[in-house]
Amino acid sequence: MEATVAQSLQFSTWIDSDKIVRKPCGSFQFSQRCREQQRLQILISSHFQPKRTATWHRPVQLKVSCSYKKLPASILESGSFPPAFDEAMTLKNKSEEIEPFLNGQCIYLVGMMGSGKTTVGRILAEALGYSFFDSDALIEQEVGGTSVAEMFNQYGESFFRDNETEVLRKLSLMQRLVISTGGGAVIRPINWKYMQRGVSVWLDVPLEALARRIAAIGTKSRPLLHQESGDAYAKTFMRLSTLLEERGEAYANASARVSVENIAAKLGYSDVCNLTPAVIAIEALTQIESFLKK
Ligand SMILES: Nc1ncnc2c1ncn2[C@@H]1O[C@H](COP(=O)(O)OP(=O)(O)O)[C@@H](O)[C@H]1O
Ligand SMILES: O=C(O)C1=C[C@@H](OP(=O)(O)O)[C@@H](O)[C@H](O)C1
Repeated sequence: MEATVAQSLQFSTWIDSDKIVRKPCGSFQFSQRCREQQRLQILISSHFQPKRTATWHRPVQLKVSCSYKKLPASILESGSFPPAFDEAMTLKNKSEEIEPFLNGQCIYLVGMMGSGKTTVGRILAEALGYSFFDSDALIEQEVGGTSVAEMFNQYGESFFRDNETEVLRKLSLMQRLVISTGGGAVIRPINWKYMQRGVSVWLDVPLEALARRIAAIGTKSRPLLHQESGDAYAKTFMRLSTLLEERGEAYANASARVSVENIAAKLGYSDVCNLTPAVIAIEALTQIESFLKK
């Protein structure tokens, strides 16, 4: 789902393509990537033809201004932050290190609802010079602008799942994308066949944190969690626990796992809520690197 919180870094805001103010592609030596992204947008538009509306969103170029010298890329591995830890610079260095090994493969973020797939995914995409897509948003486009919640209500979950599989199939034919998948994408084995054409990353977030986040933003856009009344946190927590049980080990099929509990422990935080999305993105890159270098 779409992130609503302002990210701590000056990274992408996805704005309506009609309103976009294009930045010069030369910044950050991304002109080559810019051209690739333009080609990609064209390719993607030809794959995803919405039946009613076409409102593709474009990324704004990553702008990192930093006067620091190159920081060690494995800060999280060492478990300590330098005093003036610059997340943006670390992300930049780490992504530059990893990008050639990715060889254009897409990155699929999987995880429960609210695990930060969209928030972290956008940061990863900007850092790698990839395009970002939210599979739920693509499904909505495929179904002529019907929202996920309306789809569940009007046509049922299996209709939504069929469209989800079709969107993942189309995405699997592409390159240089970071994709935030829906939390339930992991339950169909066929979806793994598509996601395994790229690198999948499981954002593993404890249920308490998920329930807190979702209770704070509301459940309207997440039909599997929606309830009209009652204590939002308690109900969301219960529902999420049931879903997680049903999904069993499905998330563990991912190529790499990012445990926010592990990151918090390494950094000496007692609460995973102290972790910024950028720190989680850095850990995702570290885990992707381990997977690629296996
Ligand atoms: N690291 C984080 N710390 C605190 N809140 C976060 C973090 N990552 C995401 N959020 C918030 O949690 C909510 C769900 O995030 P989102 O990225 O939409 O998750 P998903 O795409 O996995 O459903 C949003 O309100 C988002 O701002
Ligand atoms: O977990 C799930 O089954 C779902 C998660 C949602 O996506 P997010 O994980 O982005 O909220 C969305 O695909 C749909 O409501 C079903």
